[in-house]
Amino acid sequence: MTTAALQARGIAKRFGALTALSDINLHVDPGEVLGLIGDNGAGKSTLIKILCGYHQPDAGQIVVAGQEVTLRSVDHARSLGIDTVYQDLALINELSVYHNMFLNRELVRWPLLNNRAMKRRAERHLKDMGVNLPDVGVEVAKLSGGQRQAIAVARSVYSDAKVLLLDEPLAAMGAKEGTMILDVIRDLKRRGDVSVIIIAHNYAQVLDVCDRVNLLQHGRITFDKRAADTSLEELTDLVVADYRRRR
Ligand SMILES: Nc1ncnc2c1ncn2[C@@H]1O[C@H](COP(=O)(O)OP(=O)(O)OP(=O)(O)O)[C@@H](O)[C@H]1O
Repeated sequence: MTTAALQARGIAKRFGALTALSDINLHVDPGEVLGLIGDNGAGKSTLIKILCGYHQPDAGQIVVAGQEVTLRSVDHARSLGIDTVYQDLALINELSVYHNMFLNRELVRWPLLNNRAMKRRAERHLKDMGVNLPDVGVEVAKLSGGQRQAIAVARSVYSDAKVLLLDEPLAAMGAKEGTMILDVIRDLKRRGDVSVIIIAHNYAQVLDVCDRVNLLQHGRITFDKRAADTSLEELTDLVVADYRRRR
C-alpha cells in the first residue's frame, strides 16, 4: 500500500459554537493532485489552514509521510515539506522575480550565491516548470496575477516542498492566467514528486487537472472519487441537491 504524502485522520475544528470541520479523513498520495471542492463556508480553507499548520485542530491527527505530527506553525509545516501558496502570495512587490524566488529560502541554503547565479537558477527553474517570463529581473509588481501565482508556486516547489496546498489559485483570474497555473500543476504532475491539494470552484478545471476529487459539505467530506470515475454532471448534481435540501 502507498504511504500517503499527507493524511488527515478524524480532524475536527470548532470556532466557538460553530463546528467548521467534523471527522475529516483525507489523504493525498505522493505525486497525486487532489481537488477539494465545496460550497462557500463548507470548511475548505479551514482544512487547508490546519494542514499547513496555521490552525490547530480540536481533534484528530495529521500524518506526514507515515509519521504522526503536531504541526505547531506554518514554518514548522514548511520544514516538513508542506508548503502553502496563499491568496496574497506573500511575494514582495518591490523585488525582482528572481529575488522573490530566493526569498527566505535558498538564500539560507546558498548564502554565497551572487545575483547573477540567482538569476540564472531562477530562470532555469521557471523554464523547467513551463513558466515563460521575458525577464526574471523585472519587479514582481509589474506582473499579472497569473504570473505572480505561477512564481509563488514555482518558489514553493523550488524550496523542496513535498506537498503543495493551493487555496483557490484560479480565483479572480482571466482565462490566460488560469491556463498558466493549470499548466504549472500539470507539469508538477508529470514530474510526479510533488503532491498537490487544490481548492477550486471551477469543476471542469478540477476534473481536468486533478487525479481525485473530494467534496466538502458542511464540514464533512461526503465524496471521494477518482476524477476519471466522476463527471461534471455528477459533481454539479451533488452540490445542487445539497443546496435544495437546505432551502
Ligand atoms: N477564524 C475563524 N473564526 C470564526 N469562524 C471561522 C473562522 N474561519 C472560518 N470560520 C467559519 O468556518 C466555516 C468554514 O469556513 P471556511 O472559510 O473554511 O469555508 P470555505 O469552504 O473555505 O468557504 P469559501 O469557499 O467561501 O472560502 C464558515 O462558517 C466560516 O464562517
